[in-house]
Amino acid sequence: MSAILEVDKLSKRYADSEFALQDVSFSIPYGSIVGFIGENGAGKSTTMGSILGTLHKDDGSVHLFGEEMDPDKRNMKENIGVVFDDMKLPGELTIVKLGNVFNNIYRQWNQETFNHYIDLFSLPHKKKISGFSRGMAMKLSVAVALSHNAKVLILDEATAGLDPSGRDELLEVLRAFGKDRERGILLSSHITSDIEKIADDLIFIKGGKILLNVQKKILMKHYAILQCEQSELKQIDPSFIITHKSNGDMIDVLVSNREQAPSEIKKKDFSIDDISLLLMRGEHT
Ligand SMILES: Nc1ncnc2c1ncn2[C@@H]1O[C@H](COP(=O)(O)OP(=O)(O)OP(=O)(O)O)[C@@H](O)[C@H]1O
Repeated sequence: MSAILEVDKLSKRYADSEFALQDVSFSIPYGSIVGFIGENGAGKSTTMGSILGTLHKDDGSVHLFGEEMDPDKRNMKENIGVVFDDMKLPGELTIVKLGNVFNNIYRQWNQETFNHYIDLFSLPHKKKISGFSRGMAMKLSVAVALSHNAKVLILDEATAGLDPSGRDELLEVLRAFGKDRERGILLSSHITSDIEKIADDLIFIKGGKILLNVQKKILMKHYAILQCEQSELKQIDPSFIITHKSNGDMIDVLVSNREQAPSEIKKKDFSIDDISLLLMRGEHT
């Protein structure tokens, strides 16, 4: 078994929306961090909710450690640490009391680990959670997700609302978690630089469909954004073209094999943000 979590042909529609998640398939390999990238409304939270069973999926399957995901099974819940943007932890509790609550909920709750992350994130042990800022509440949710010996983390916009040093701290923690060969992370973020820093695999989603699923090292080594004139477009082998977009008089072309690109066509330096923009705005072949 090569993947800790496998998602196969996941589909979901909402009764009152045009949106549809269509045949979404991917996996989280053991010991890896998968970055999930897409614009507002692309379907990231819907995918995560359908995996977790907080949303009812119409079709497709999810396997955790090779076993069909059953959100009602206690060990499945315990094995997945979850952070959502709008997670509501009980506001009237302090962190000390919250620790006691989770100690009764999770069989593998580790109070020492929890205290470690609370101190690392400089959170107050005795203040009511209702008085926390958005960033503090997010850090607390992450501390909870990391403290019940979960093997998979599903993090929806977990770095949102954190200041740069808080984000850096959190990314370090996630990097260390994801390095463990028995663990894996699915992380969505609009801050592509965060994903660029720690992800091993990248999934780009738009309109409920995966546009590209690629290892970051393959993307950075072999992909290229070519900048060419309309007349030069036909010199590029179409089987390597992922997407292209007019950019004034020129065309930006994302190709999967830079080595095959005609040498006279200019290659632009790119970041994952550039790739994301081109994928989201480009015409797909
Ligand atoms: N409960 C719901 N009922 C109807 N439509 C919904 C519901 N939840 C989400 N949608 C629609 O599904 C689409 C995908 O939303 P989703 O929250 O999965 O996107 P996202 O990629 O997570 O976006 P964001 O980056 O803004 O969080 C959107 O068009 C949204 O309006």
